Amino acid sequence: MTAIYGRVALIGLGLIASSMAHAMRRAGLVDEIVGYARSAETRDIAREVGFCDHVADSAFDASKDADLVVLCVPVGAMGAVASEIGPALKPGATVSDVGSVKRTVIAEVAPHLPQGVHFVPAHPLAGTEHSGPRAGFAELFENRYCIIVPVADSDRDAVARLADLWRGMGALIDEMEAEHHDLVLSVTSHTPHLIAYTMVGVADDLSRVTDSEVIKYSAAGFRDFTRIAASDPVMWRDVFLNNKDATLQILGRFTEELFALQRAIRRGDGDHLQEYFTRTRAIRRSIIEAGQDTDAPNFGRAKAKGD
Ligand SMILES: NC(=O)C1=CN([C@@H]2O[C@H](COP(=O)(O)OP(=O)(O)OC[C@H]3O[C@@H](n4cnc5c(N)ncnc54)[C@H](O)[C@@H]3O)[C@@H](O)[C@H]2O)C=CC1
Ligand SMILES: O=C(O)C(=O)Cc1ccc(O)cc1
Repeated sequence: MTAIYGRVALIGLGLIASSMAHAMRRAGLVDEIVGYARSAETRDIAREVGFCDHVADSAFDASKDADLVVLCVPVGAMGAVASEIGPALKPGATVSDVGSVKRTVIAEVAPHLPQGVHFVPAHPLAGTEHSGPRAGFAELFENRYCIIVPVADSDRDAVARLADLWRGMGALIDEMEAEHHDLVLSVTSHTPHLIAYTMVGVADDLSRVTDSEVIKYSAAGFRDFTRIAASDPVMWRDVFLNNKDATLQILGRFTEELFALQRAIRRGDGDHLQEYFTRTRAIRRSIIEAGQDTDAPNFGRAKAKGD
């Protein structure tokens, strides 16, 4: 296969960047990978693990002569990184990102990119609770959506080329507008993370009452919450600070529903509870039927057939 890009620069060398590097290399999608991370320790680990051809000592140096630069830092750091790499970018280069929020990232990155550089924001809907340069693996994006969020003047060839790169890493591609993306992701990812953080916080708060029984007897539901609540604190702080409107909107709806369930429990309204849980079970089933359950053995097949 001929490479889709010559030199690719990855700025921020954590879970997503290292997974991209492993996946791009495995499929021969690019000629050369240059990396940069802010901390010297992370750069040393990246050199040791060896997923980049070269680890630079500044974001500016990493981005010089790159055909594609992908910003893989926490959402709150995207603007500062863009201002540093802007002057290094060559005409015709593409800048993309993998941030979990799109509206503020676009607003903060776009002003720093010179004329003639293409900006194609993207968001792979794949991750784990692990972070850092040792956490990456080539299969992370397989059969997972990558949402491309073109800006008003995104060059269509640049969009198509970036989509080809993500397809090469195994991802399914969709396009969305930034505002819509942020609302959808608030429902499917951001607010659920906040709820998991809260539930684990409640358990911690009660730990003096329950002693260590929460850990000892933790059942599957609580374990799922603890996995999610182990996700990187800086990344998730930035997600909520940057997707404020959608998060507050969805939290408002969540609180209303929770109060309704609370009232049903207080009143002994079993019908309400049963109807509610029947409706939510149907949602789970429709996710599995659509081939979007990554735990299911047939994950991704329904979609792949339609491609
Ligand atoms: N972890 C996940 O499940 C997913 C994360 N994302 C997004 O991908 C981005 C990266 O996330 P992860 O790889 O999980 O994070 P991570 O914590 O594993 O890695 C972040 C990297 O960025 C570096 N960094 C932080 N600030 C920096 C700065 N100012 N300049 C240069 N490097 C800096 C850190 O040293 C680290 O190497 C975030 O924007 C996140 O919202 C997107 C999809 C899934
Ligand atoms: O691990 C999980 O449960 C996830 O939800 C992964 C994830 C985290 C953040 C994203 O922006 C996209 C995907």
